[in-house]
Amino acid sequence: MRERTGGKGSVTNAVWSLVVPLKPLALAKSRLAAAVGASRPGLALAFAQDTVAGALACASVADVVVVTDDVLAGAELARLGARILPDSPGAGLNAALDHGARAVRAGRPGTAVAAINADLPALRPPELLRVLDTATAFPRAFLADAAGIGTTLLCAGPDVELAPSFGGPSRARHSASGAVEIALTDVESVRRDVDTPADLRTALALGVGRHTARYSARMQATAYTYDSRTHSGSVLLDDGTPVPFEAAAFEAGGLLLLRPGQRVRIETDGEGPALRITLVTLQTF
Ligand SMILES: Nc1nc2c(ncn2[C@@H]2O[C@H](COP(=O)(O)OP(=O)(O)OP(=O)(O)O)[C@@H](O)[C@H]2O)c(=O)[nH]1
Ligand SMILES: C=C(OP(=O)(O)O)C(=O)O
Repeated sequence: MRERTGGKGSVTNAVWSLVVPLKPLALAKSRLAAAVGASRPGLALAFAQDTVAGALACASVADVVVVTDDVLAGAELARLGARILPDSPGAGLNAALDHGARAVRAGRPGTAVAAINADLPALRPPELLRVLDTATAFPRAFLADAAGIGTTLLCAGPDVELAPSFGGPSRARHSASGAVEIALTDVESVRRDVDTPADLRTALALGVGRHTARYSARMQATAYTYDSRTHSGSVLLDDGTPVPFEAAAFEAGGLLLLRPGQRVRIETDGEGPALRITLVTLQTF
């Protein structure tokens, strides 16, 4: 069995297979759409990458299986070391998780399996290790999300059915199904799923993985277009990607008032018609 460090120099045998469900990026993170516009699919991928990278770096994780039909996401997550499984049931989140757990156990009967959402960009391996180590004491166990409404991790010991019931207020359903709620208070990165702009601001404050951090950093640009008739425009990222924005008010060198959760600062070298843009920073969350 592979040995890996679990943070702070501890060494333990990897014992869990993690199953990660991921819907097509074009559909993912719909609750972020108003705030981040065209950036949404890219951020959904960055969240999944940081979640998978964090899980693979955890000492008690033997492997990660991502259940997805998204070709781009599959290729990027396989590059990190995940195994990719097509979402052949095509019957929603819980069916995807059951499919992944069955596939894991078809290859290694009796494996301990844990389901983890693909939207934990601040995931820290030592905190995940503490949660999984706690879960080994119970046949089934789960961790509630930061809001105390949903679930971010559901664990099933060897030969125990995963029986996932994710979606909305899943904390109560998992508890009612007999899974034991893990009560650790110092594992916030494992509870911090990102569904809304407020969730994302909290995750950023916690410290997100390199994929999400790099992605948000790309919002530095030096050019933009703005139509004062429609009060809308686009920030042109350094790679030429246009990120649309709407502006209630526009002052060169000042702060654009934009849709909730989105703002742009235009920095220039002076005033007047000949002003030169020096930096455009788009903060979309
Ligand atoms: N493979 C697969 N994954 C899914 C499916 N539905 C949701 N997921 C994943 O399950 C996790 C929680 O899903 P949701 O919260 O419903 O979707 P989301 O994209 O995270 O966010 P919203 O679109 O804002 O609801 C995320 O990792 C999703 O990508 C599905 O039908 N198949
Ligand atoms: C899928 C879940 O989260 P959400 O629906 O909020 O994304 C859940 O908490 O079970």
